[in-house]
Amino acid sequence: MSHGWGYGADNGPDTWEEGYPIATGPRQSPINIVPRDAVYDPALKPLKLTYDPSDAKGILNNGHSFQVDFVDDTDSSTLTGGPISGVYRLKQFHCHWGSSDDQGSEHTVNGVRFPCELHLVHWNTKYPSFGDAAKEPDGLAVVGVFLRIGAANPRLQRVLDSFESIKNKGKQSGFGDFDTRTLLPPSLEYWTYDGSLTTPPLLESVTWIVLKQPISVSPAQMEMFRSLQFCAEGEGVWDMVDNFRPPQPLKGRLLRANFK
Ligand SMILES: NS(=O)(=O)c1c(F)c(F)c(-n2cc(CC3CCCCC3)nn2)c(F)c1F
Ligand SMILES: [Zn+2]
Repeated sequence: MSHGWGYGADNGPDTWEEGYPIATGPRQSPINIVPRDAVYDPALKPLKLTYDPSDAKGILNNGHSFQVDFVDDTDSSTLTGGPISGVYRLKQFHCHWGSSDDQGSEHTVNGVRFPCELHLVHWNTKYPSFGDAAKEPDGLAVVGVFLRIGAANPRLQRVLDSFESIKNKGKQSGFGDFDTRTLLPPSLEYWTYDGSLTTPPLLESVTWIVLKQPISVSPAQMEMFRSLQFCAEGEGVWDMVDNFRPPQPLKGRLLRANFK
């Protein structure tokens, strides 16, 4: 059976180009963010994130990360403003993290890696569905939030507590009534650039919006991320860690900031 893509030695990011030639395309993600190279753009609007807690549906171990899925058949949980035009609906959020606290994020800042990075995935409602939008250059918008080691973050705890029910690939459980806004930092200042999905199919359809201010996570909470498994139940023990793609070449892209 041909092994799918993953983060191991024989199916990790350096092998993805075989199945997904776009891996070496002109607008791949993540990137290393160099703040002094960012252009302040006064035309960039503030981010408007409106999330209805009742839209949270479930939490799934998809074998690459966990993801919390949302009902997205109305405009009740949306992203507007920022660098995008129109209305983008929240589809899911997930994270990428490391085997130790000195790595794990996908984007880096001046080469600094964070232990974890949260991604809130939204799709442009000018297209009929997420799957359709994912194929369009302006189809998706992902808000990235860095997690840095500090005090335990109580807002994360409900997500972390659900991990015991989704330890292995393919496991899912209900995850209702969750206020995603509580995961965001006080400041919504951001960098933005045109990029891609950071996992196969690596589609170049993402407007990236990376928040400057991290949220906190404790070492003990990071250990709970690392309790998840890449493999299905009964298929061995393979800790879900280092599920991040390293930074990709900027290839002349403009990095903008909505702050000086
Ligand atoms: N790290 S990221 O860039 O924020 C990120 C995302 F933005 C994603 F949308 C996905 N994603 C992948 C699919 C399968 C779809 C299957 C149909 C075609 C489109 C992909 N569902 N969501 C994803 F896995 C991911 F990691
Ligand atoms: Zn991601």
